Amino acid sequence: MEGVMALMRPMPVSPKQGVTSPRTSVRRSTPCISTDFSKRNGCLIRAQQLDSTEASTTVPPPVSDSKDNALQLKEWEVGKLQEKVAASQGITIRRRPPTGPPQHYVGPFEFRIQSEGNTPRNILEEIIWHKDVELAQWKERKPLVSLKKALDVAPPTRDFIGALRAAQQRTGLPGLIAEVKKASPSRGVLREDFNPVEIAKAYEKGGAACLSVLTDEKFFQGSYENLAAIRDAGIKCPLLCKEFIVEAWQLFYARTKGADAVLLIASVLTDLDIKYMTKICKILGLAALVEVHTEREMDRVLGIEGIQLVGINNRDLETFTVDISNTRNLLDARRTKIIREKGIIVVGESGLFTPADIAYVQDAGVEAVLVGESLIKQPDPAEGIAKLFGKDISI
Ligand SMILES: O=P(O)(O)OC[C@@H](O)[C@@H](O)c1c[nH]c2ccccc12
Repeated sequence: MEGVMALMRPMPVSPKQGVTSPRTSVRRSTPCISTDFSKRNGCLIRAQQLDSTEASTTVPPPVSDSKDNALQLKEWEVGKLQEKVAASQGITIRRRPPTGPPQHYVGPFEFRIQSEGNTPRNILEEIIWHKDVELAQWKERKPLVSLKKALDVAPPTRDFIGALRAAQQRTGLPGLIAEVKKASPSRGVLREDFNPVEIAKAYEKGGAACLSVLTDEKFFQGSYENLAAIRDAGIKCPLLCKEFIVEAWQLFYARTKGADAVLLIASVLTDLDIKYMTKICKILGLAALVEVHTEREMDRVLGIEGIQLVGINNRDLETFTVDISNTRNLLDARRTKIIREKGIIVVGESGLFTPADIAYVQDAGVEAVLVGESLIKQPDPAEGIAKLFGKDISI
């Protein structure tokens, strides 16, 4: 029998500190076939023999009379139901590894579960799985109650959508969301001498309506410090927190760091997630940019009440291929009619490098554009904006 030894505990200690959520324990115990409990540091630890053939996503956690296991079983069932709902909406990205995170930390030990199901299928899934682990740590450090207190002293929100509309009316060109982006998994480091505040100032000077600030550290070398520093530097452009949002906690956190808008990615979030999160955004005064890449995602999002801002990503986040004709394909006559009726602003995202690219997506119907690479690579990002639009849009 092929198998690996695994050490787990129902209430695990996270990589850096403290106790993680019971949900984490569900997935850690899912693949068990035999258990051997022992007590250590006040926590239950189980040595488990994992048979890779048993590590299927359809195997529930072992049933026992203990309260812990009953709760785990319930949570496992809820997780399965959520997966079914997501699948019925065409969402293939799994929120977390089916049999637990790839790295398990138990006291001084660290081991890797050898199960095929624990290998992410693509880069977006890898990012999402990592975000899940990251979030468990952040939430321990800053529980929601403490964020709510921080909201009282957060700087007020500015009108993100209003700024895009005003810029478009002023220039007759799509309003620009210029992205403060040091690196990406597909392109590597885009700019070595990366000073986020200086770049943000240059973007504002060059006529950007709004700014997008990457906050993901591991894959984009961004940070919330960058977001807060740009906000604190007195930049007037409203700020989009460019993050992989999977939990409402992140909306509150973004707001405490000075965000005026957040990104919600439809290939990761179910309709219910999007509805729930846009409601919270409204309460917090945040604009929500809901990002789609496929026709199906576009139709899902157009069917949700209250969406004001839809981004069409020309980059497939699963393969990283970029094709700006995606914007045109998704904006057919039927969808354009719905968009007009609902007063939605469409943002063309990614892969825009020349005035011809801007004209192409404007012609397809976008009223705003989100641009990173082509601006960040310019020695002077303000001049980069003029080059991208074929004219000075700062006046
Ligand atoms: O650098 P580009 O090709 O101009 O792309 C900018 C922006 O659209 C891209 O960074 C982006 C769009 N959606 C995302 C979601 C997550 C991270 C990044 C993104």
